[in-house]
Amino acid sequence: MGACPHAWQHQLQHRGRMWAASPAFRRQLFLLRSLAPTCADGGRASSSSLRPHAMSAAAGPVYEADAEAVVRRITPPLDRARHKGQAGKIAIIGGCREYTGAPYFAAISALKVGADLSHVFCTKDAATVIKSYSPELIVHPILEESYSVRDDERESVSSSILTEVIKWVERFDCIVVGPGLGRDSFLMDCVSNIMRHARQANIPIVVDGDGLFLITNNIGLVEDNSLAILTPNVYEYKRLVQKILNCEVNEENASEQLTALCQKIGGVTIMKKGKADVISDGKKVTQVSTFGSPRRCGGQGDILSGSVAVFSSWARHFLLSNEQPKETSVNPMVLGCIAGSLLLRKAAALAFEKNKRSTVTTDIIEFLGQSLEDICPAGR
Ligand SMILES: NC(=O)C1=CN([C@@H]2O[C@H](COP(=O)(O)OP(=O)(O)OC[C@H]3O[C@@H](n4cnc5c(N)ncnc54)[C@H](O)[C@@H]3O)[C@@H](O)[C@H]2O)[C@@H](O)CC1
Ligand SMILES: Nc1ncnc2c1ncn2[C@@H]1O[C@H](COP(=O)(O)OP(=O)(O)OP(=O)(O)O)[C@@H](O)[C@H]1O
Ligand SMILES: [Mg+2]
Repeated sequence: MGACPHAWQHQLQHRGRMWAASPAFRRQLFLLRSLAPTCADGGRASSSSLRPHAMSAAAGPVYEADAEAVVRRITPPLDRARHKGQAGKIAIIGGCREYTGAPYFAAISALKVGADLSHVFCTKDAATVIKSYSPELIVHPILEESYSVRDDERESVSSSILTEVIKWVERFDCIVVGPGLGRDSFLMDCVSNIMRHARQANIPIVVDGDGLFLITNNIGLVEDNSLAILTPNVYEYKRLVQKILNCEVNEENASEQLTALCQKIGGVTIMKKGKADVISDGKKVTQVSTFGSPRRCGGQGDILSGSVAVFSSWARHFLLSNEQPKETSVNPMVLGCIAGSLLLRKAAALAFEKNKRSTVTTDIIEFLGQSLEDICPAGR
């Protein structure tokens, strides 16, 4: 994306100013901020088990996002004057001996959505495998697991890993930590250092999969970080709630509990995945419930994390490039989650239409392009 002024950026700014001044903009903000509630929580009051947190939570209804409008707004136009990198540079931190699919799915999805460059930082064992899936990805075989490092080498290996990653981190518009990362203790320590560095450098971060395992036990890594997005599945969410709120998941008061979790961690945006993807930054709760596919094959969450990384970068860029009306407080991280969720669901629906029961994650990835094109044609 970059900060340098370019024709593309001017066009975007001009388009944004026109847009910000238009009644349609105000209408869409309204759609984002106050669409008719779906009352997923039935409008019930907070539960007694959650009371200490719920008291501070903005308990309220869940709003269905106008997700197509969000995708159309934040997706940058394709412009001949753009140079490589301006549509986004994304990095995935993940990939170990067991898991090579997850980082690949996340990284290739980022490219298919429209990022210009997609990097993967993984262990040496995983690197050759990931490279062989696709020549499009830039793969860095720099992480190490405990089994390959002697005890007396740990400190030096850890610091050389950090030094290597630091060379790159500041170039990225967003990093995704966790798809296929594994849970090796040495690897977790190294990734914690990378996360701390990324935070100091103000790089947005999407935390998914084993990254969520890491932060659940080290919540300081994301505490009060408004540039952090957590994308837990049902089990990851359960572990977060148990650890952070010290209680069980309460579906009856799901929106209050999600709000309370965001507030307790502070600043972060959480997208709780499931039948509907429910998103909160501790202020409002929005959901995307467009039907995707009945297939629950593994890897769909990885597509989502790569896509959210791109869309949140685009949303951030869009909001930074355009003067927003004073009353506006749209969170780009929330917009990124809304857009990523819709795109995945649309692609999953198209893939299922074609492949039915045999639908797998690579089939869904094939339809990311068409799904975006249907909402936001490249030639517009
Ligand atoms: N092809 C690949 O390489 C894939 C790798 N993946 C990676 O696999 C790693 C582990 O992710 P998982 O989502 O499998 O996470 P978990 O290891 O937490 O869960 C594994 C499975 O165990 C079950 N489970 C977990 N907690 C449970 C609970 N409390 N109660 C009942 N059942 C429970 C669920 O069926 C869950 O899907 C991550 O790094 C992830 O990114 C996945 O993304 C899927 C695809
Ligand atoms: N019950 C459901 N009904 C409809 N869609 C769902 C359902 N559960 C999940 N999804 C969709 O699948 C996406 C991935 O969610 P899921 O819970 O499978 O993530 P995950 O377990 O992290 O996936 P992964 O296997 O990649 O780790 C969600 O964004 C959502 O769109
Ligand atoms: Mg997952």
